[in-house]
Amino acid sequence: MSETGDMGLVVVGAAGRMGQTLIRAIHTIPGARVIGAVERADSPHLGRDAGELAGVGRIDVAISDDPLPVFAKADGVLDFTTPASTVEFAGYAAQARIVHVIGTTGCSADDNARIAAAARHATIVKSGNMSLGVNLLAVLVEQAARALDAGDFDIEILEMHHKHKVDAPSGTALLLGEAAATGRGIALAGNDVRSRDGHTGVRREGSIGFATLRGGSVVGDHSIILAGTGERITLSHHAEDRAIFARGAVKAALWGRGRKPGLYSMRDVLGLS
Ligand SMILES: NC(=O)C1=CN([C@@H]2O[C@H](COP(=O)(O)OP(=O)(O)OC[C@H]3O[C@@H](n4cnc5c(N)ncnc54)[C@H](OP(=O)(O)O)[C@@H]3O)[C@@H](O)[C@H]2O)C=CC1
Ligand SMILES: O=C(O)C1=N[C@H](C(=O)O)C[C@H](O)C1
Repeated sequence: MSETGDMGLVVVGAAGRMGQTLIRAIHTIPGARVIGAVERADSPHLGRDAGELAGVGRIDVAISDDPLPVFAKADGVLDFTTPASTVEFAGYAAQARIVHVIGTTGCSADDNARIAAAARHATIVKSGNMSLGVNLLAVLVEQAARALDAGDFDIEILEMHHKHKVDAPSGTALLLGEAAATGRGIALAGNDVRSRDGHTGVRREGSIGFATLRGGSVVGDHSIILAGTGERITLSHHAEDRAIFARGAVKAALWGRGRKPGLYSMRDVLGLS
């Protein structure tokens, strides 16, 4: 805990796009404070002040490559890094029995199993999208999928992100796919169509299709298309600024403080479950 009673937060991946956005967000949110910043051992940013790097001025937190001592004095960790590092950080958060907010996407089933195991001791909030808008959209998608029969409406999910993104479909697209599958009363696994190429045959009734676009600086666009015969419904979200994810992540950390260990979602945090 920080000396002020504020929630002391560590930002891992502090020099990344989300890492810097998180440091700027924490700077403006009452009740939270950056007390640690972590980057990889070979990062050119080690030793730099995390606030100066993020553009908010000196905060007297030097970027370190050693998570253990930093986690030991923290109340929570904000993690938008890579699946392998997130699994490692989940183990450290469990040892320290603190809150771990995970925004990292592209985790495998094995990664998710390890994160779930860590949630026996850490309070973990994990979501493919931390924004209020997308989590509300997921509720609407679930309702629409439930209301519209698979025989009448086909569900397709289209996403576009910046050219630096490394995983596909996006975590958000998968979250929305899960919501659609829940609405339809089916599992997403086995009913998802991740790509199409060549002679695909006709569309399988009840499947949920994904299409991925990458380019430029797009922060994150998602559309869910419910396509019927003679009509089409499109539900969309457009992220204009990464600050929406960062504010959601800080909200999740504050919500998790003092809560019993477990694996929670942003829907839990936002009361949308
Ligand atoms: N859930 C949500 O709301 C959102 C999720 N995301 C997800 O967050 C993740 C990060 O995105 P983004 O910020 O754009 O990516 P960046 O590549 O800009 O940032 C990731 C940062 O983590 C660092 N890093 C990698 N491994 C480690 C490690 N072991 N220890 C410490 N730091 C490490 C990277 O360092 P280096 O560059 O040296 O490898 C980099 O600085 C992605 O999975 C993305 O999909 C993004 C936005 C919103
Ligand atoms: O990599 C990103 O940038 C984003 N990743 C998340 C995702 O995979 O859905 C959230 C957001 O769309 C931005």
